[in-house]
Amino acid sequence: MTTFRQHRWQSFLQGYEQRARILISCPDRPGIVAAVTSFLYEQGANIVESSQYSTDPEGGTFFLRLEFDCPNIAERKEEIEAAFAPIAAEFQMRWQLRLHNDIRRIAILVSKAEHCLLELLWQWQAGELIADIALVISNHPDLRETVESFGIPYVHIPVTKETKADAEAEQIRLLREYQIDTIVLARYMQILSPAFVAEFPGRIINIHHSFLPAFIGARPYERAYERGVKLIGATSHYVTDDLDEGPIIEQDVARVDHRHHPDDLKRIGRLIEKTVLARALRWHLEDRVIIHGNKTIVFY
Ligand SMILES: Nc1nc2c(c(=O)[nH]1)N[C@@H](CN(C=O)c1ccc(C(=O)N[C@@H](CCC(=O)O)C(=O)O)cc1)CN2
Repeated sequence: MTTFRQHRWQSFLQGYEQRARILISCPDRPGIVAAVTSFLYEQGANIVESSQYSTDPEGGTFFLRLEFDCPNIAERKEEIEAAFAPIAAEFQMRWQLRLHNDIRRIAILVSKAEHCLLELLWQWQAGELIADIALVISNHPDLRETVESFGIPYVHIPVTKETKADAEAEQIRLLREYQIDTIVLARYMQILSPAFVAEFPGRIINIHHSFLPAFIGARPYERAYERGVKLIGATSHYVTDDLDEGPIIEQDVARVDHRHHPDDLKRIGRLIEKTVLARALRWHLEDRVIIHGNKTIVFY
């Protein structure tokens, strides 16, 4: 099992032993912020970052993210969660409290394209991506040497139309065995079954190589070229049963013109894809993303 690369994240972890964040969504009404901030104050906490949004103050949904320092939070987490539960119940909150130093275990699924995978591995190697990349699974053998050079397990599980169900069962078994929290599809070119998606609700992040909702599905760059677009882009979204239509986390674009052929679009697009995926994963790992219906609130 991969161990955490504490030495690379020392600057991230050191001095943040008392840091935590709480993410809340609930029906909007007066008093929510007062109730939560008073509770944290009574626990001895000091709020260092606060973000909130309401879809509609009159009966909409309220979203709140508070990051705070609290003495002995690691030892007191369960006690504090239990003490907060009655407040959460009163306001019908959906909420999660997470320690800053709670490093998430992620798995990356890839096919043959390496640019998004490499960006995540480089950022992880540099201590900029604060996650434990515990496992890479691919339906092709091509990237084994690259991944294993980072000291990360690589599992090749071929996928065909005939073997897809068995292949997914093995993928899920491995993801459970490695206690994976978040799955990243780094240009993984297989459509996940509803059964797979249901195993990891809100925890599968994809990078689609177009500025959605344009060019959903396969071969977006070729289709963009045929359409004569002047912008191409990439979109990172949570994976749902509806192909490339899950809640969007992050997007970006670049200008193109008549001189660019499909290979040029792919070259320009690769830089956008890897940047957008890395940003989306960072927001997710920092608990800055709340899914609301088929959209997201992202507290940058
Ligand atoms: N359930 C979901 N699965 C996946 C999603 C999603 O949104 N929901 N996103 C895709 C990624 N993707 C585009 O970004 C994509 C991947 C694959 C295909 C496709 O047509 N695949 C074929 C097989 C292709 C091959 O064998 O090379 C297929 O699965 O039949 C379209 C879009 C990842 N999965």
